[in-house]
Amino acid sequence: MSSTYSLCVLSAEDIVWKPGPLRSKTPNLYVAVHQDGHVQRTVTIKHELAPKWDHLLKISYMLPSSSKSETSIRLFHDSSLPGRDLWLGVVDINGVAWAKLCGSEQNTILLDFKGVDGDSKGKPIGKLSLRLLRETDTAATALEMAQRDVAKVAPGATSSTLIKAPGLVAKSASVAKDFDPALWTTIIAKLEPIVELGDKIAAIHPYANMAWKILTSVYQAAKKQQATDAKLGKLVQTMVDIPIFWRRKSKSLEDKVLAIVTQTVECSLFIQDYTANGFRSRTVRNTWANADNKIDELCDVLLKLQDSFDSSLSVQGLFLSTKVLQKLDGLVESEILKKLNPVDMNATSRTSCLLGTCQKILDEINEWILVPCDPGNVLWLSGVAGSGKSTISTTISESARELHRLGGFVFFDRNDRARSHPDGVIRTIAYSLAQCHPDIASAIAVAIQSDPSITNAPIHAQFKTLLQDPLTSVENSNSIQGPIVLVIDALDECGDPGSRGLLLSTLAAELPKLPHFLRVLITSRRDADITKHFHSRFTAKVLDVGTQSITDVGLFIRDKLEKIRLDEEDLGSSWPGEENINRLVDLSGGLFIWASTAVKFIAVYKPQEKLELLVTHHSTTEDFSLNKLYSVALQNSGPWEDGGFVQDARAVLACVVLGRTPMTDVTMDALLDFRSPTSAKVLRNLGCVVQWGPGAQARTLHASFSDYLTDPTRSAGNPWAIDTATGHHRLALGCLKILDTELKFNICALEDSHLLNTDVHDMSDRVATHHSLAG
Ligand SMILES: Nc1ncnc2c1ncn2[C@@H]1O[C@H](COP(=O)(O)OP(=O)(O)OP(=O)(O)O)[C@@H](O)[C@H]1O
Repeated sequence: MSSTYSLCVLSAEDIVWKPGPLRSKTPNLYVAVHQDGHVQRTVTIKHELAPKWDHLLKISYMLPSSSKSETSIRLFHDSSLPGRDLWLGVVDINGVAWAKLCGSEQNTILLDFKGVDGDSKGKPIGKLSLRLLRETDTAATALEMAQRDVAKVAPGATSSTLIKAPGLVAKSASVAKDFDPALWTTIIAKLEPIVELGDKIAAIHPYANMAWKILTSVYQAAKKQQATDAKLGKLVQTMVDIPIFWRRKSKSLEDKVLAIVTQTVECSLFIQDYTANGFRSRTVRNTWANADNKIDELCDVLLKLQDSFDSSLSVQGLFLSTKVLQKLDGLVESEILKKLNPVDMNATSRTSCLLGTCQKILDEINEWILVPCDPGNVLWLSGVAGSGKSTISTTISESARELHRLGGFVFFDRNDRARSHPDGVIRTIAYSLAQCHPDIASAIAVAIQSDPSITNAPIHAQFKTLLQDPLTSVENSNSIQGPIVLVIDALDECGDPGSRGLLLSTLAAELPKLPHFLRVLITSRRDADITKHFHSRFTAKVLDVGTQSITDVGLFIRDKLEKIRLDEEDLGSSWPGEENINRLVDLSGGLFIWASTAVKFIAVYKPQEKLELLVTHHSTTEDFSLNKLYSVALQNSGPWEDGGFVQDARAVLACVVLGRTPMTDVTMDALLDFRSPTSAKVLRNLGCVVQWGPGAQARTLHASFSDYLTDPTRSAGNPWAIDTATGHHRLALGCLKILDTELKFNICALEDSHLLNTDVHDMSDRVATHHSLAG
């Protein structure tokens, strides 16, 4: 049977360190713990041969039920150069060492780091001090560490201030009544050490970090205004009493932590809104007549959440929103709202940022959303292809969803042009926003009822009637406390410059007029038409590919290669080797899509051979751009010296990148007049660039692959280059041929013309394909 533990990396001692030409006098040490494909690391302690980390790891440790589960704790020198850290030693914790650790539970044990390089290989190069903790002791230890951290930054702070950290003030309803104005000064004093905490809170939980950011801004505002308010006191005190310095360890504890920090963020937003209104004017404050009740409810939920820690109480569904004041008035509205005919946005297969990557930009965006000092309500994140914009937008929308603040996540996909047409954008946004708040739903429903033709009106009219007017009316009635987050991802994949002009000009001119509670994040490449419309209108951030992204891509490559090593029996424990990792990181140039394609290429078949192909067949000076990587990947995906294969593969690739809707291999065979399973045979070898499985629709894994195949300046001269005009022509001919031979009674290439449409499982796919292939 397995149990859950946490691992506390305490310190190291007696580290053997030889200064040299490339090595500083003393090392900057950190430890990375690899387990089952996950990597966690401590901070770097500079210039110490006996560093103390006191680092409680965030990942869960299951006692291995099979001997396959291995943990490896690696000691690194932090060189400060991206991807150039020096791997010094390792402690491998296998079954025996786990047993030893568990036997000494709660006690500190010492293990030897073994050297990994040169003369020291396999020899002891220092000692690592560890402690294994049961889940129940984890929180106490985390708390103790947080207290110590705070004590460092705020020597006079008492432990109760620290334990009750991210919150602020007063004790209960009775305290609220007797609130002493002087208490506000006490609140400010209590907040000071918390405000100093910064990074420490970020390390505990990303949402704790958000709560901290919001409270810091409230604190600064409060300090400036010296405002006093009894109402606030009670909520703040309750928040103070809830310890959120609990680590995520087991699934159930994780749920509880998430519930508490989520509710804490919600309370912080309430306080932010409340104080902002309070500071603004007394008249506005009168509209806060229900605030007392809301504060009581918020306190109640927080206390219930706290109780759940000490009991087996489930916290599922225990969340009190400060914005939802009434239940959605059911069917009537939703029937009306269906007239918006929104495009289906299915984010199931989208990936979020690997933990620890893109932290700075994620923090900046979250802060922009949650602590709005920027008068603008639109943030445009741009960057080159494959720099990670879509992954960031998915991460932001996911955290907004978890915080019950997601107003909509709208994204476009060049693979699916029919679903990425500019015409559906405003209707889809309106529908998403209506789903998130009943008052918005009501306001939009009223707009549709009073003008049913609006859903087919020109874009600027749709914007005004379906978004601007309803959102403004909701803002005026004060029923929403912001922020509500709307994410629009990959706008460059929405239509083309010819078809999206009106949408861009409408968004540029009208989005800033929407109420401030709506925070809009737009991501796109820097296409000329988008840049022209957005660059001076919105707050802009450019996702750089440079030093920081090289470090992030390094984490990503390590993580993925470790997963490959665990999946492949014959790769030794030292695979892929530090040098190879560094080489891949160098070659990637900090571009995520390069790294992601490379690791897929390595994973598909014979990883060691593929790795060698990438790292040794190209000199360090040679440019190894994304184009080159795609060409190496394709070169290895089939017998390109065979003319027959070239013809088949080109035709299949044309179907993948030029078809208006994604097609299955069966559809491709029918369209191209191939004997089955020709298309499947070609697709089977394209796993690192095309997402496909037998009978499933094939899509490029990334838009940059379509660009590469169809851009003559990038792939010309290669047998797989696609001439767009010829490709469309071929698809059109395929369509015509099918129509010619089968149209009489069977437009969709059905095997049996007596079948009912409902009996054909892929009918919509066939119809879409046969109608729109040549578009
Ligand atoms: N922080 C990250 N963690 C893990 N994987 C990432 C991260 N960022 C990007 N990736 C991976 O890198 C690839 C490219 O990223 P993404 O699609 O987000 O780039 P993009 O900037 O949106 O590109 P484009 O402009 O071409 O759409 C994806 O396969 C994604 O899974």
